[in-house]
Amino acid sequence: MKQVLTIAGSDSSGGAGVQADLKTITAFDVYGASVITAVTAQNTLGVQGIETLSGGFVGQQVDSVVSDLDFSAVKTGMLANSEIIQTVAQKVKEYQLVNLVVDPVMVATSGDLLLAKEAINYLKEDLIPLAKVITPNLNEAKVLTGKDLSEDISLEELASELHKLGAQYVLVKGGHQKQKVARDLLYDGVKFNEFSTPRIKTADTHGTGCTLSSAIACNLALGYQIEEAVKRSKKYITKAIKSGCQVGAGNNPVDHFVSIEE
Ligand SMILES: Nc1ncnc2c1ncn2[C@@H]1O[C@H](COP(=O)(O)OP(=O)(O)O)[C@@H](O)[C@H]1O
Ligand SMILES: Cc1ncc(COP(=O)(O)OP(=O)(O)O)c(N)n1
Repeated sequence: MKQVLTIAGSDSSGGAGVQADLKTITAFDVYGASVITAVTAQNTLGVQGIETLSGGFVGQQVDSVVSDLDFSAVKTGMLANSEIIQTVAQKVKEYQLVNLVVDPVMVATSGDLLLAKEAINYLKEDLIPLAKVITPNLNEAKVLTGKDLSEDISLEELASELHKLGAQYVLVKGGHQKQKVARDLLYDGVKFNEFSTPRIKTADTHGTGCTLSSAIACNLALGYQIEEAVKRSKKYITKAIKSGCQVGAGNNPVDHFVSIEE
């Protein structure tokens, strides 16, 4: 059985973070292990509190699992601060972890901050250059490229600028664009590859980014090339959003256990 590691924060409501990652990994019939960076008190309405673990303890968790299990891909989500980013980058290099998918989580859909502002440069300089693929949403892409959030800028331009940070591939997600299609753009430094689906009319998109990045990690672990890995993952997230999980009073999560087949 292929094994995937998620390094991310806990979402007590179970829709995003480590919980979404492990559900997704299970849906792909891959074995999932988790290193927790922070624990959030969170529900479908927002984030009510955050307790962050020390960089040292995050590193100890990585040591424990990597010395025993055998990961074909690793995904990072909420890393909370620069100390944790530096630890994770150092461990990725020390253990030569492959197929690193970096989801540069900064803000929850509810607007709550999940990454200290001072940590953004560490993400850019220490972790992103080690990534096989980074998966920023529109706002994260703008922050990473120093753009104003109100600036009207194409996914192509953002992807080109982001690629200079050193990741092998950049996938800019257009999920938050106000268009009729949910368009994501993959860039390898030479060509653009577009993944578009009709936009589903729903506010129930809690955890979509975590779910998509975990699905990509699984598909890379299963041996798919990046284009096919993104295609399969996009198909999965679209079905998961369509199906949805009506569990809370706010932005509900997706249904992780939809079939991954056609
Ligand atoms: N309403 C929607 N309809 C269809 N696909 C969506 C919708 N919202 C998001 N997506 C897709 O979900 C995936 C995650 O994107 P996004 O929600 O932008 O990430 P994040 O959770 O990091 O903000 C992307 O493939 C995006 O296109
Ligand atoms: C613990 C934790 N990690 C990440 C997120 C953000 O999840 P994401 O899939 O990027 O998007 P939303 O859930 O905010 O739509 C989170 N909320 N909690």
